[in-house]
Amino acid sequence: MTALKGSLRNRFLLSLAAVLCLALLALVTIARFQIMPILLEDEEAYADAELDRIERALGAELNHMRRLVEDWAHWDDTYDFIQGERPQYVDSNLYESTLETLDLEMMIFLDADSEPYWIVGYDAQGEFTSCPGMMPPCDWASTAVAFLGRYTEQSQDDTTRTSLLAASALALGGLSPIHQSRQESLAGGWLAMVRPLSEPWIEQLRDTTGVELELSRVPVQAGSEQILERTSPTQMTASRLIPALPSSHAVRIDASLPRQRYQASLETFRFALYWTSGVLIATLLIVLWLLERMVLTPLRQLATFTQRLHQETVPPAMPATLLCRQDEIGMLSREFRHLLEHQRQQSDQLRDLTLHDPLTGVANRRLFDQRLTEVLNDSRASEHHAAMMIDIDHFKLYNDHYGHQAGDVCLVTLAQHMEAQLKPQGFLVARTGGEEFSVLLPHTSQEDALQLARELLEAIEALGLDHETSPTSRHVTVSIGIAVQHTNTMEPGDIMRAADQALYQAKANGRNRVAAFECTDLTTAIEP
Ligand SMILES: Nc1nc2c(ncn2[C@@H]2O[C@H](COP(=O)(O)OP(=O)(O)OP(=O)(O)O)[C@@H](O)[C@H]2O)c(=O)[nH]1
Repeated sequence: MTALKGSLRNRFLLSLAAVLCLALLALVTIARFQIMPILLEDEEAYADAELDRIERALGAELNHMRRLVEDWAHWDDTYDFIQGERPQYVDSNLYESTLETLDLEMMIFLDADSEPYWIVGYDAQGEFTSCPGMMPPCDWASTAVAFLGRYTEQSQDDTTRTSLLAASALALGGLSPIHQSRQESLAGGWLAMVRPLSEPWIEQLRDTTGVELELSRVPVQAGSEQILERTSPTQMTASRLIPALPSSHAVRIDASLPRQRYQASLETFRFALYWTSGVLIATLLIVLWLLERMVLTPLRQLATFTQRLHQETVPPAMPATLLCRQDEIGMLSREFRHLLEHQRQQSDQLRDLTLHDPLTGVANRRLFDQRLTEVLNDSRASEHHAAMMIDIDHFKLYNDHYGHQAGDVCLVTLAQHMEAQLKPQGFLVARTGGEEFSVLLPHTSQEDALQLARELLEAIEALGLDHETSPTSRHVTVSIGIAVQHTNTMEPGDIMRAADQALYQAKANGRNRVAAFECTDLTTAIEP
């Protein structure tokens, strides 16, 4: 996990993966709670429309039944027949092929008192029977006759009625009052026709509607008028109850409907989802590639550069590809380079401060000791190195007389003068004490050192810096102690102690003079 977080690329990858998952989750959530309900609602509307169509087809059949029963009931021969004036009506009209042609199961003629006048139809065994009233072999119609009798008695108006019948079997029923067409008269009786909803009839209804449907008789229960059951991803069954007679039962339409609209919509949605996901992933990959190219690679270059700064002794140059960029990384690289240069300058200045005397600007004791150690360590046995220790004579008196500030000026003047005289020859002048200076003279013999010291004494006195209170001279003078390295085993401390001793001797001998420390511990004081 730390390795994953340690890389900006991995973190970005993880973030992108999280964004992708969130986007996909959002898409799935939208699909589940927004799109799917709309699709299912649309499917319900489709099932509703199909059931409406089937119901309209049944209505058309009932209309057809209405016209049929009205035709017969308003036929004068029928009126005459029911009045008992046309007995030949039975032989000429009510035979078996009439029922077959009209696709009827029974025809019942009732007189004005709703008593059965003539019954034609098929009994339970499918035998054709035709009887004047309710008598064997037409007693199979007793239930229907009793129902019709009650129905006509309760009926207030004498209009034609049609209805779905859900008695023992399903059927279409039509009942019309028998009228004489020539004149206004009261109904002479009633004609009832029943058409069975046989399998061939239902098959025809399937052809008409184009829907795979079933009709069945069910008892009426509250709250279940229409049901939609999705039986499989491709099929569903829509059911609806249609009121029928008797009212205790209803006709149920079960329509098996394809879910192709739903499937097509779902397919379209999936297609859109896949494409959206694909485009999303492709976009994220392109973003990642651009990020890698535009940000991560240059950042890695910058990181490698900073690592090399720590590891390598010679600081490497900032890659030119980073410096020439015009974007924020280029700006950052340039700023970083400026910062490095500034830091380098500051550390140079700091090093300079730690190695130089702030008042006079010449080297301080630390730099002098470093150089002295380097020179002695690098020297071979045959080589000689010398050191001078210079101390201003009666400087306390100078300060007391001219003031401390003037003393500072005097120190600066002497230091600059000594450096001007000795530095060009490769010698190092350092301020190693308050009014004490040291000079490192590499590869210098005692004679040459003495010669240089003498020249320095003369030059300082020749400067003519007034020192009225000095018991030695009217001008500022110095005393110089010289020591020379005799063996390569001599330590830096030894040579400076020797120079100090020589200086002490020069002071003791009267100041404004040079003294050299011999290896035999004999100090030679040389008069100026
Ligand atoms: N103006 C000034 N005076 C300094 C500085 N450092 C040391 N001194 C003075 O240098 C003087 C050194 O005095 P002493 O050690 O007694 O030596 P001297 O008076 O030079 O006598 P001799 O060395 O024996 O000739 C002291 O008065 C210090 O205050 C400095 O940075 N500026």
